[in-house]
Amino acid sequence: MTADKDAAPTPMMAQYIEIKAANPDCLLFYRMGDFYELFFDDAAEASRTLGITLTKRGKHLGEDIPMAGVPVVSADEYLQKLIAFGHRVAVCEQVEDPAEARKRGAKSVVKRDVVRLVTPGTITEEALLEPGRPNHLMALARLGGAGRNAAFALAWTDLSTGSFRLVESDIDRLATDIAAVEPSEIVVAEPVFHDETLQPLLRRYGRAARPEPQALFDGATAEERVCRFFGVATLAGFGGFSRVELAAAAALIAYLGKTQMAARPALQRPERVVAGSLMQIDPATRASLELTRTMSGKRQGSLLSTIDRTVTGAGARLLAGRLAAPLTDPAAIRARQASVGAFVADMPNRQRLRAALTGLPDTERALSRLSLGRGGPRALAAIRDGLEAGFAVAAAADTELPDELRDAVAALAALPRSLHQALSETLADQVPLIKRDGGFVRDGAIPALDAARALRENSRRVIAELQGRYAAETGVRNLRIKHNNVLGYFVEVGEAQAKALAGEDGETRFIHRQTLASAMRFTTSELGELETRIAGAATEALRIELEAFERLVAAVGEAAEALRRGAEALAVLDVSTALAELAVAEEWTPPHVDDSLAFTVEGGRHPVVEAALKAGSGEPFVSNDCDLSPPGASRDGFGAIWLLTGPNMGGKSTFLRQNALIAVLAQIGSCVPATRAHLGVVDRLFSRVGASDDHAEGRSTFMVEMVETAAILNQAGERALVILDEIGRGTATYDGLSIAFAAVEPLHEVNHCRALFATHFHEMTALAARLTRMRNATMRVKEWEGEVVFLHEVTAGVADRSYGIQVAKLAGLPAKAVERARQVLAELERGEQGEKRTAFVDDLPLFSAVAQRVETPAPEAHDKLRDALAALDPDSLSPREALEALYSLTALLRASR
Ligand SMILES: Nc1ncnc2c1ncn2[C@@H]1O[C@H](COP(=O)(O)OP(=O)(O)OP(=O)(O)O)[C@@H](O)[C@H]1O
Repeated sequence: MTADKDAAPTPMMAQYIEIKAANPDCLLFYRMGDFYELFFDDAAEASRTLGITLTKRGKHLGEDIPMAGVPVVSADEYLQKLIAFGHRVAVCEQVEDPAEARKRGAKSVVKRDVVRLVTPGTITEEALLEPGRPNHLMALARLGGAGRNAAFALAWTDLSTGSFRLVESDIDRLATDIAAVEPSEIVVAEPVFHDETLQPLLRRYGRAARPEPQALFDGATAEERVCRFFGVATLAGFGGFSRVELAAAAALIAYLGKTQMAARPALQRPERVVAGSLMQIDPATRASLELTRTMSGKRQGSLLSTIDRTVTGAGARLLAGRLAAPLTDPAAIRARQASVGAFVADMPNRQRLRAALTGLPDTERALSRLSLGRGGPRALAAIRDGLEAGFAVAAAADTELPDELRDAVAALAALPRSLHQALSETLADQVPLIKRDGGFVRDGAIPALDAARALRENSRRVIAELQGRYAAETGVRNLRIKHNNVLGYFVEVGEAQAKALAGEDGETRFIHRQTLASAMRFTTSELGELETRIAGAATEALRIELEAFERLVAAVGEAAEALRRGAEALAVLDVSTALAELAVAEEWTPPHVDDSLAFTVEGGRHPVVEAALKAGSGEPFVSNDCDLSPPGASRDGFGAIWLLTGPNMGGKSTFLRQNALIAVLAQIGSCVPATRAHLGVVDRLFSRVGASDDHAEGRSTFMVEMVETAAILNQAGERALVILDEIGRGTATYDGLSIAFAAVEPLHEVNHCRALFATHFHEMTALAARLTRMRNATMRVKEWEGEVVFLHEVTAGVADRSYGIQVAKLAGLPAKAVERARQVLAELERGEQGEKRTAFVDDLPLFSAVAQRVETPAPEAHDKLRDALAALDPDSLSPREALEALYSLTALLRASR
């Protein structure tokens, strides 16, 4: 045993241990023949995650070595699962021919090295990626220390397409800016990663957020590193970047180097996102509005999946990106609207284009795989087909087009025709996935390849032809060409005919090799050559094909920029036609978007709830108007707030969200589910739902609501749209009511934003009397024979009660419990009557505090006093009238106390 323990590891194990030590945070895929093997803890982890068998191989320090393996051919499938579970994988390949290793001695091990780290943000394989979802790798840089004044920047790329963007941020906007990109992986400098203030933000991304050495983010060398990557002397041509942006960009590039090793991804030039050009939507709002996934994390049932009518992967990704980051510039929004509008108006063109785009391969991702050396013949075929579709679309395009479409068509017309010609002439119509076995070059494309193939495939015919020729030349009719392992190909004739093969001068091209009892065998130099050629034909054919492959890949690389623009153009066309298709099918209308503070929606609908009703009960969706435009009488010109009361299940949440979604849809340039809409651009969107316990972050419901409400009050400006759904319901009544009040008053008085507020606290409706831009609205219900009927109609006014008990009955609460609830409610309502209830509004400590901060309008009695004062005209009063006025004023003052 002792001897065993001290035994040195085998050379192979020693190599494994060394490579594993250099990649401690990755599962190591160690290449052995046709398998990637995992050892020790990696094996146990892979076996658990992948459900593969755990076996043993040899011993290390006297213990069995656990081992698990996956076949190389199906590695992608396993990689996908491991990445989904948050693992990183180091792929370790044999980097020399085993024959070389053998030359060094019988016991030497084949050299191996990690050729690539597979991480969630750096995957490029089709099998590992969702076709319609961008896959972003992000670097987060911070300069200027940990204080509030620190500068932040984000750099991100979708390696599968080569996009590269940058944005500057600050501590308040950071979470929102990150959420707009939906990164699959975020790299952060170690000290920043461990900074407590950023922990809650990064925790949201779990294992996808990773600490990396500070050196990657070094600001001093950043510019030089970015220049080196792009092979330029200065970045002046790319536009100006701030120091912190450069630090983020350099970190991103360094991390790509670390994970991609020798492969150099073809990134586009960094493009700066101008702060303020996008609607800011924080993570909580995104989650609550279910923009790209539902609360439970599914795509199905999100706004994106409901509106997505695109027919290509690139189109789906562009739509997802647009939905994640709506615009704020009315002119830019109108430009996109014009593209959609053009296809709404022109059905034949829309359908023709959609038919042309349907089934098109993913050119963007194919291009990127080729640039990383991971593309096969199918990636080349994808480029060929993309080019073909691009030319066809450009040729059929209208001459009168809105700007965005005209640019797209121009990009398609500029696609390289020579590359298309080379690809179509060289590649076969159907090509295999991998290049290793050849078979992707078209017959007739390369004469030398045709010859090699002919030789390989038609060797019999070639031999027969040669046999015929020899027979004719020698006059020996039964001359045969045969083959065996000793002589290879040889000519055989009967003994009697052998003379005919010998030349008159003794010189002959038939060389005698063997004499048998009744036959003689000869070889010729031609036969010898044929022998080598046939044996080498397969190798030769493959070599020629691989050479052609490399030539085509190089040609694609040279045209990369034009190809990328073409792919983007096709995506723009896909999104524009898809949104037009949606608008026509669902009867959506183009909203009028400008830079006013208007928010008028007529006949608005919730696209997801409507679709669910259609697919389910078939009940029609009841459309509703919403008007948050500055009220005509409003002196300050700010937008309005609606306070919405109504029974549970009455449709409050649906109404609130549909208006937020209409704003989002309008600002991505889409039509909206309404009969008419006029929207002044929203710069920030907030949506909060009360009582969402956030156990993940270890905070109580009350705390979460306070923190989130505070965030809105601190950040919302007059252009914001705020949706508050039953804020305060998650805590004891008075506390909850306090929060609700504490939110609404400042929204009206300080933030001046447009807002929709749903609540069960009916006490709040009294505020409408004092807040000039606030309106009460309610969900209509009908009571019929003790049952409640929801009409889902929003009307002006206040709900008379909550109908909670009726709803509970509908939900199947036992009859006895319902009866008891009715009694308790009656008791409570009796007890709550009188002064206590009316005084409540002003007695709340939190409310009083807010009231001091904001300029609270006087209560009703004070209003009367003021009115009376205002009505006085001292110059026209007689002394007696003046005395009378003084008396009545003091009486009014007393009444107000
Ligand atoms: N405008 C509408 N037309 C048709 N059905 C609707 C409409 N609005 C809501 N509904 C239906 O009513 C259900 C409940 O709506 P919603 O969740 O918006 O009610 P709520 O008033 O917010 O309820 P709660 O107070 O319990 O949260 C929805 O799932 C939908 O099926």
